[in-house]
Amino acid sequence: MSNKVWVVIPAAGVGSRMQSDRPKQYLPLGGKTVLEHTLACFTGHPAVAGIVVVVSTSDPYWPELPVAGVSAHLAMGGKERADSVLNGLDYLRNKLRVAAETNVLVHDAARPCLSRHDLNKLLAAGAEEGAGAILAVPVRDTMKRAGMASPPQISHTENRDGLWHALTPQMARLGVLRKALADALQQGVTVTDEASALEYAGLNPLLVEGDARNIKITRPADLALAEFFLAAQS
Ligand SMILES: Nc1ccn([C@@H]2O[C@H](COP(=O)(O)OP(=O)(O)OP(=O)(O)O)[C@@H](O)[C@H]2O)c(=O)n1
Ligand SMILES: C[C@](O)(CO)[C@H](O)COP(=O)(O)O
Repeated sequence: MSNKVWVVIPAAGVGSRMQSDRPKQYLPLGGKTVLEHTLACFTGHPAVAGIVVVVSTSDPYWPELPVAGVSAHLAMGGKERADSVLNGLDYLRNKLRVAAETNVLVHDAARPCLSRHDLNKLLAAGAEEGAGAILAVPVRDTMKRAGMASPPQISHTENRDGLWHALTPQMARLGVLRKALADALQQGVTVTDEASALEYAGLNPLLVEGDARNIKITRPADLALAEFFLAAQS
């Protein structure tokens, strides 16, 4: 069986926090779209068997991209990110007949600044890890818990020892992740990343320290930051 991994790129969000005229994955960045930069993180990598991009059923932008139909398979998104990811995993298993033991990486379309170094670091650490593995960054700021008042006021300071920011890619065996995600969603568990579902299944994925510049483009100011980080990579 091939040791190559499959990549699922959830790209079906509307990007409401970006307050832009189109979903943030299709905003211009360094001469192409955010999504094209994200795909380029994986295209041509020797350890990558293939890519599934998960887009909204009403996405008019994907067919206009030069990479459409060239670099990736297409699956349809769902209401929440977790639903889109599960649709991508189902596509791998049911349409492409990818073996359940195959490792998959799930990476946000909105994270175009993933470095080849961090991708290789995650692949190496997670290859044989049955519980999965994620890129993450230790928290550096003091963390405050807000009270219920408005405007918000500090309730107390959270102990930041052992606190990490979860990034993506997040890596796990296709069969393990697909079942964990399906079970968690069926039970109404809040799943904001793949590791949440794996934890619900009783697993403790590896934390692989990554680069804080692997930001998720979420708010308007993030685009210029991503442009700066990408320029520094080239
Ligand atoms: N139903 C959804 C929601 C999100 N995503 C994807 O999941 C990634 C991370 O989600 P987020 O940053 O929250 O994107 P949006 O949901 O688009 O942003 P917002 O919450 O501001 O609307 C993005 O690449 C987004 O396209 C998805 O595939 N399907
Ligand atoms: C998956 C993720 O990027 C890890 O930090 C994050 O949970 C996505 O959250 P969002 O609210 O869907 O952007």
